[in-house]
Amino acid sequence: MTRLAANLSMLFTDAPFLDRFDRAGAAGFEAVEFLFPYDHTIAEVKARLDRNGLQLTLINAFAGDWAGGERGFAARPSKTSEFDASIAQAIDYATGLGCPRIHVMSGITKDEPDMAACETVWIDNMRKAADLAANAGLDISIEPLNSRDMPGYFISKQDPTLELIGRLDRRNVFLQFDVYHAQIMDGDIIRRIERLKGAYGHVQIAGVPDRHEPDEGELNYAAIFEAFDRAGFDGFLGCEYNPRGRTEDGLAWAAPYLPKTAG
Ligand SMILES: O=C(O)[C@@H](O)C(=O)CO
Ligand SMILES: [Mg+2]
Repeated sequence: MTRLAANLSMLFTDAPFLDRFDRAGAAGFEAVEFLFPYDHTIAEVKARLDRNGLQLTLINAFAGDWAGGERGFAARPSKTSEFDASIAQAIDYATGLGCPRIHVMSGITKDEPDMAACETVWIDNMRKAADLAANAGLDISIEPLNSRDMPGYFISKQDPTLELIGRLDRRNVFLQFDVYHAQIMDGDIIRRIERLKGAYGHVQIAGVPDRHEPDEGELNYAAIFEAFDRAGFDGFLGCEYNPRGRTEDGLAWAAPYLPKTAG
């Protein structure tokens, strides 16, 4: 069954962050995800989840100076103390907010002098994060990002990312299958959904190539939703797109999948 989560870092962004929870609840969502809740206390965020009856499916660990171009620390040898602090903080938030998984970003490595050192530190850092998360009953999510939007990011394709995840040898680490990034870098989406069954723990969606609502662009999302169903994926699909206009005005495609609005 297709279930949707609103990504509050991209949807309802005409409202302040905390008010986006109310907008998502009113629009019929039963779940949300977002990148960085850290400007707000756990209690503030929890109150908004609770008053709207929303589940939280995903947060990101702090990824550094976003406006300055930072995109995480895991593969950056000079940033291990920032990495450790970001994981401790993310585990506190995920635990306090009832969120089952944390997306840990790898970082921009194009200017790093030694790629072998990046890979080694990525493995060490991710194992450490996975073990801390496992002690808290949480999963770690790892997402390849397309190199058009995110040039120089450490991981951009699905299969090499899965190979790295395999080397971690940790049972609580999963691929974050963002269909938008995967279509740009890898393609063959339906077969990939079938083949990677069990390897992805979280899914995100958007139209391709413009990252607007899934009702436009080169992908047939009705068929993709069926493929995730057939593959037995029972998690939420994170709606991580830039709305063409006001978020609510572009939600007609989602209405059949939103239990609070579906007839
Ligand atoms: O796809 C994305 O952009 C996000 O899921 C993310 O976490 C980092 O940008
Ligand atoms: Mg994504």
